[in-house]
Amino acid sequence: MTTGAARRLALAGWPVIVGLVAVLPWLGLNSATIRLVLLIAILSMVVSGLNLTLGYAGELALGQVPLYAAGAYTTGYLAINVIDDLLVCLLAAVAVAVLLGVVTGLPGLRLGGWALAITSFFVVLLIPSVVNIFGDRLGGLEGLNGIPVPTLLGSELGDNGFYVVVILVTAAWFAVFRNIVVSRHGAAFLVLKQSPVLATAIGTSPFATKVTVYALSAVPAGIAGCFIAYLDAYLSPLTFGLELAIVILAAAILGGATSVYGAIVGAAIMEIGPLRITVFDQYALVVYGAFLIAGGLLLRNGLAGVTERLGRKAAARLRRRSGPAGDAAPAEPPAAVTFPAVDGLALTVSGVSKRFGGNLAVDDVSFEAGPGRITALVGPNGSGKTTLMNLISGYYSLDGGTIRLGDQVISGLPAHQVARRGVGRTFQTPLIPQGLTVMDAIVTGRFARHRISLAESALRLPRHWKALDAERRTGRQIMESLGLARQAGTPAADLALGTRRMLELGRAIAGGSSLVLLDEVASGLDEDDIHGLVRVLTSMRDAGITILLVEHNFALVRALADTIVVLAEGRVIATGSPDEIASHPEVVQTYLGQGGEIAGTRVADELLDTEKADRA
Ligand SMILES: Nc1ncnc2c1ncn2[C@@H]1O[C@H](COP(=O)(O)OP(=O)(O)OP(=O)(O)O)[C@@H](O)[C@H]1O
Repeated sequence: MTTGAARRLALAGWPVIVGLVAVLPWLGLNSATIRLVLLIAILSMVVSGLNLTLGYAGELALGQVPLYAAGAYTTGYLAINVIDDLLVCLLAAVAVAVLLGVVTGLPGLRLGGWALAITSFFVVLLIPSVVNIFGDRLGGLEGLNGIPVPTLLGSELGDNGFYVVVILVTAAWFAVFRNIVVSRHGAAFLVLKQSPVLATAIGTSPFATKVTVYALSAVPAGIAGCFIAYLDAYLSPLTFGLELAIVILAAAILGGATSVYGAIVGAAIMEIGPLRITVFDQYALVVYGAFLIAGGLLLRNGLAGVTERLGRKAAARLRRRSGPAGDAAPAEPPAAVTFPAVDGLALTVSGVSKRFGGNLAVDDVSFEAGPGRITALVGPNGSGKTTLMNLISGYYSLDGGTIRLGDQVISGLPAHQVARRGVGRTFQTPLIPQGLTVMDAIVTGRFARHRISLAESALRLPRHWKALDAERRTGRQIMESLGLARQAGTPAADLALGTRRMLELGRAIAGGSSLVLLDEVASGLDEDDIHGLVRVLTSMRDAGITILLVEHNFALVRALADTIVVLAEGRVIATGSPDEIASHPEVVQTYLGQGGEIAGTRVADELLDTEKADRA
């Protein structure tokens, strides 16, 4: 069975499973088992929120417990004092949890890693104090008693009615959660987890993505809080303590933090496991800690990861049996590469300067890179090439001058806005996100310029399907042109360096970029890879893209570039055609004489001959 078929089967199976679970009370199950199912549903929702922040976005924001408590106390307070309608309390619980999620997540916009983890854990310790401060309304440390049974639209919900609502809402949340993580928004979370620099290069704002993740992860926590308040009819601040935080973390790690259904599996283990251990109360933290360590040490991406790897192995075995050409087949350089025509825009760099402390890294640099041309930026180490690339991409702010793309000034814009205006780029060390296939990683390059809202993806609205269709079509075209078609389903992180560089090129052009910045794109490539690269770059140029190439291999630059700009100590010392630059006395003295003509010369000489023949 292919991965696609397995996915379709899982999709069709989901309503059946939900239907079966929803009718359990009518199948004669005792109330303890029904309560256990409810507790698993509630915990799995809280865990899914942690999976979103930690597993998908890589944010060590561990504050699910306060969000859960916020949902629970909002419901408790409203149901006792204002209105006991489940729908109203549910919406209010989600609203309060989301607000708290964004506010407590704010440190995450500045802090990262363990500082954020410790801060978010600290918020957990505040819960009893906060509840105590509002003691007269929230019941203080003795707890909030007397939460009434819920009503829905004026009628009282019986036990079974409440059970069905919990199961259906949980199922609906997991459907939305799945839709989001398999959509481009989920891919954007994984990209942010890998690198904020890459996130901006594909046109997403790390700030907006983080706020979205904090808000989104609070939704299931708020819902779960509402349900636990009604289920127990009593709330104690001691329930929402460190022990619960560890249970949630252990469930996420054990089930698989980068997984949708892993949250349910992890929650089930954490709810059912303790029932089998009689001395549990005494050793609860030890048991939870053991689960956490076992999950973290023994399982890569938890039980979901184990299942996925087994599934992948079985699928590969089946493919081997049914014929050649698997996903792991090596990339094939295409015989002829063509890209759709692009309206390239001229890049104009005027009087640009950048200072790092006392070091003037870029000093009054001016040059122009025209559409449908390859402009190379060369110079000795430390001459300012990468700094210039970063200034053009918007990663650094300028200390002087302006940068224009076509008629638009792009200097001063944040990096993700520069990407959205049609600037694609590759990196000296390729940035390849974990958890995405080659196809998925390439189409992230479209996010900058073809935008779809979170709601459209979560609810699978028509624009989502249209965008997905266009994404797949463009992705397939690019992969064929780059010789990556047979690797579409391969995890991108498994690729060799040469193929990674091809993938970065594909990502840089996927959105129809007018300007592509290539930072040492040939570095570390063997002769075959360089041949493939030259074919791709010349086709990109022929398609009309403006290409700015930073490269140390001068022979290769000479073969490829239409114009060469030479930098030394941050200043332009020469601009001209490859032949003019190769015989420029100052360039020969400051750069080429120092080993500019280095590795790859033989390949490049061959290329030079072919290129010259082509041009003649
Ligand atoms: N973030 C930074 N902070 C401080 N100094 C920096 C920073 N980035 C670059 N520099 C300095 O700016 C100067 C230009 O560096 P840059 O990396 O742009 O050169 P380069 O031509 O790309 O070199 P290479 O070919 O080795 O990549 C160097 O002196 C470098 O030390």
